[in-house]
Amino acid sequence: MEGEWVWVDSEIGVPIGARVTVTPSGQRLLVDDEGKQWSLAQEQEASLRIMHPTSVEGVDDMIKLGDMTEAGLLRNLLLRHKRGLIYTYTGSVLVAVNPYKDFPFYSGDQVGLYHGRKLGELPPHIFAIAESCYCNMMRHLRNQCCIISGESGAGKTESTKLILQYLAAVSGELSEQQIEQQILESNPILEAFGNAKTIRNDNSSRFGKYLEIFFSKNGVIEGARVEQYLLEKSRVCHQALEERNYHVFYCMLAGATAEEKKTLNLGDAKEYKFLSKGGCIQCDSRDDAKDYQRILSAMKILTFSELQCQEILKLLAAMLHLGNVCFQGWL
Ligand SMILES: Nc1ncnc2c1ncn2[C@@H]1O[C@H](COP(=O)(O)OP(=O)(O)OP(=O)(O)O)[C@@H](O)[C@H]1O
Repeated sequence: MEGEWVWVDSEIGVPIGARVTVTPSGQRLLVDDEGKQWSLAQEQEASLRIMHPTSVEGVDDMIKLGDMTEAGLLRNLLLRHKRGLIYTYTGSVLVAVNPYKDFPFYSGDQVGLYHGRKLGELPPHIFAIAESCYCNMMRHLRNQCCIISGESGAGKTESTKLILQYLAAVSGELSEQQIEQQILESNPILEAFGNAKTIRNDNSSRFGKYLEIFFSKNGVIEGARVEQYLLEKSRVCHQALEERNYHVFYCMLAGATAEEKKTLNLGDAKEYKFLSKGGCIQCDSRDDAKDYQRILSAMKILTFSELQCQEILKLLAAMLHLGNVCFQGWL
């Protein structure tokens, strides 16, 4: 019937949603979710499946879906994403679809909104997951574990930072300590030395990270431990086309003062073989000079001494110089 929603087989291997419309001349058409029009042959009609009302409108928890199929799950995420709703529950699991743009979802007000509320009470949100972990830990006095998984560029690093931001804010309400700030400031340093531009993600983590946060019995953060594993070491001397070495090299060369660079005998990034194998020095979405200042200030907050910072810069410079060493064979 006109206006009815159906599932129609598509070229992508998964059925997609489509709506039945009737033209002024009386011809029946299907308009699919991508806006494509299909004229409806009679033999095709039998293969159409009526869409469950939950899939027509979309649901905030996918266990409520009547059409519990791959197509049903995908269409639900698509519908919500189009409305700017990037988070959806599947029971107690949160599915996040990367919006690739900034949404005003993560302010202090949002932290206040989700604090003390049960999972499912408010619209799906990463803060609700963090709150659920925090609340279960406080109530049962047991360790909690939050697993964030997804393909490269899916948003794992950002989600981890948001969970940390939430826990730091909630803990910060109860204490005067600086530890929360220090935990948050460890990120710019870890990312500088362990993240790089790849063809899939301008800020791809090239290492695995197991982060532990320790709380006191009254819910205040007391410390944290990061265990890193499987850093992609080969990137230091070789990068695939359109990829970069670790951010810190480009940041140092863009942000260090002329005097600092003179002391370390450094020039521009394009002069170093280790930085130019991928044929990509600039990354449009990043500001290397600004990031350099951010790294230095994070190091200060994490109480690196001036001498330690200097030594780190020397090591980085030494790697770049070594990369430019050429060997000549003697016959
Ligand atoms: N919640 C979000 N809001 C806005 N932008 C986001 C969000 N999550 C991710 N992004 C954008 O997507 C980019 C890639 O995300 P992120 O680095 O977190 O992916 P990842 O899953 O950690 O990838 P990799 O496995 O390569 O490290 C981010 O740099 C950011 O621009």
